[in-house]
Amino acid sequence: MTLRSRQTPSYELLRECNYDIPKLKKFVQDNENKLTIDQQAAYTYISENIGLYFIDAPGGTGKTFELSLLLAKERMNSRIALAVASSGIAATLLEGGRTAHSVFKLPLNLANTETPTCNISKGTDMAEVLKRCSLIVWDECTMSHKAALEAVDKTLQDIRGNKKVMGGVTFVMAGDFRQTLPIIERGTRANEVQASIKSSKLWNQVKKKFQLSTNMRIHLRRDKILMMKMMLLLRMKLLNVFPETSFVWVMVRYVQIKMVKLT
Ligand SMILES: Nc1ncnc2c1ncn2[C@@H]1O[C@H](COP(=O)(O)OP(=O)(O)OP(=O)(O)O)[C@@H](O)[C@H]1O
Repeated sequence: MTLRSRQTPSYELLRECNYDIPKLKKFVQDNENKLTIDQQAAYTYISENIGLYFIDAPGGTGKTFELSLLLAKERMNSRIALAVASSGIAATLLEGGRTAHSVFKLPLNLANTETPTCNISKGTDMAEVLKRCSLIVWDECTMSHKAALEAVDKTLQDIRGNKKVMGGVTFVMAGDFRQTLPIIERGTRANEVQASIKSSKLWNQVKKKFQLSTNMRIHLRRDKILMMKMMLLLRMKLLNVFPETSFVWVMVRYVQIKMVKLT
């Protein structure tokens, strides 16, 4: 997607095309061969096939690493790749990342809007970017309301004039359902599950679901087994950490059974 076809490229287009290509090439070259088997499977398939994908990645399994490589590979070939995330913090971890609400102009009160739509009209600068892009990655997608995803699908189909899912663009959702689901004010757990992207009609249209399972933070450290056990206990809410003493209490069914010294 070159800029030549538009006489005065918009700020939005310039921003998405203004990457340092030699730097991206070096990043891809240096890191492609570091991918784990799980990461490689997702990376190769997604790079070669258009579709809607989900990467199930518990914390530390290299989701940001994988998404960054996918974005860099697309951008180094002068194609437009958009990086969005459900939260501002997650957005800052991806090069050129912005929140999904900001990029797709989503309504704020998604849960109470009957058929939410993105506030992007055809012919606008953002519509031009969405029309030309070839890859969209959405990190922490599991935190977003399914209505957001459905609104984006409708908008992309409309703007790109393509009735395929997500208007025929490669769309990668990444996240972890074991972490925070969409927040529903005064809602129950069931309401949250009902609002999650897994309950969306689009979930059945996900072409492939990938699973990243190697915790890279642990893998890159020496004290693998202890850390792995602790992460599991932490996730199960069976562990308390007291950083000031560097001691942890391991709790089983709310009974303190063991104290472990962190070395
Ligand atoms: N294949 C890999 N080779 C070398 N380092 C890797 C690899 N995958 C991930 N890492 C490194 O492991 C660490 C954790 O990876 P990353 O931040 O991508 O995980 P994450 O799944 O996004 O975690 P979180 O959800 O907690 O943010 C980072 O320092 C990253 O650079």
